[in-house]
Amino acid sequence: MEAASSGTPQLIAGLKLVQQKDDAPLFFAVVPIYKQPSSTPQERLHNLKGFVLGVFKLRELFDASALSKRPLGIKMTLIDESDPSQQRVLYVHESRTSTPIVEGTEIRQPMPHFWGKTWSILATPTTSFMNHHSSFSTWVIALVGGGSSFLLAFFTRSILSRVNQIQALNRQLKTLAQEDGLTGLANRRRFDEVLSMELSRSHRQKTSLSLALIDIDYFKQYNDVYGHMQGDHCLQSFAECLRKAIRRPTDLAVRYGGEEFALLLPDTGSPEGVILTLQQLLKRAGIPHEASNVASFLTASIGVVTVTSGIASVSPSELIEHADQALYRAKNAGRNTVEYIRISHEKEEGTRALLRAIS
Ligand SMILES: Nc1nc2c(ncn2[C@@H]2O[C@H](COP(=O)(O)OP(=O)(O)OP(=O)(O)O)[C@@H](O)[C@H]2O)c(=O)[nH]1
Repeated sequence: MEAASSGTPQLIAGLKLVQQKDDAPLFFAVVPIYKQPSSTPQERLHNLKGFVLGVFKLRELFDASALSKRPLGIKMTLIDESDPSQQRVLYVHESRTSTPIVEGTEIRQPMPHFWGKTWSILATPTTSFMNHHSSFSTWVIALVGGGSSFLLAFFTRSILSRVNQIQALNRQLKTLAQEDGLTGLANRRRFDEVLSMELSRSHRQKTSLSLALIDIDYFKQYNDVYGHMQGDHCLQSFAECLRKAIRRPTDLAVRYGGEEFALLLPDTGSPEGVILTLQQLLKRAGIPHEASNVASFLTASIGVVTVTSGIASVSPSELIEHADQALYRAKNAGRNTVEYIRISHEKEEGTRALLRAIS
């Protein structure tokens, strides 16, 4: 829990697992993972997603470190001093030379404070070390400095790379869960999420919001004439036009279902420009549709609803319902048509403009 509320990884040192075969001391690194960046303890606890647990053998760390590259003739004892009342020996690294250690010459060198731990290394030279080196203390400072950097780099690299892997996988899963497989546009689930977020924001900040529901005209006939596979390609090209029509990073292009799409345009009180661009893009794409009754190329009917700034309360489902009504009218008006509805101060002003589309 300390790791979760502080946001700092924690080390639990000197443990042994029940199933462990040797007696090498282990330590656990507990790294908290959050759903989103959180700055206060309350936020962290609220956004906690879980923990990544790393288990390490101190012996393996020492064996791989610069502290152990060649037998130096120094015995090193790793001590946990995080709790001053209860110092603990975590690991003893023997000198690996046959000569005896020189009693009373040990030096205690603190390691950098990290992840809530205060560790130090107690170094004791052997006679062979003393015979070959003049300054023991200089060696110890250099060794512990180098060894500590290695240990820290090892922790950071191995644990954080595991955290990064998990976060990358989570991001991928999240993207997959929010994306339409055929077109790569946002799917309905993402749309629902963003719509309710943007609607609340528009209420709060008194900004406008527009939603367009877009339905391809005579798509059943398209499939009948060109085949289902070509129908899929057609949906992908259509999605590309939607992608190009939007301009702001906050705009969202959605595959709403089947041959129905949506554009969510936050902070947009006049969506006419985007809609006109979409129609021009469709015309330029010129996807042949010989079975269409309104044009020789693929067209769409569009229903747009705009809530103007200052609107008090329209629910997501009400907004969709309005856009659906507008779309229904556009279809009824002969297709390849846009119908607009504006809602301001909780009333439909009835300012509907029927725009005959460019064909
Ligand atoms: N190729 C393909 N077709 C799809 C997909 N999803 C839905 N459809 C087809 O889209 C067609 C939609 O038909 P309708 O709802 O009658 O709409 P429409 O033919 O466009 O008629 P109007 O909207 O009234 O102009 C159906 O034939 C569906 O099979 C898809 O992922 N791929």
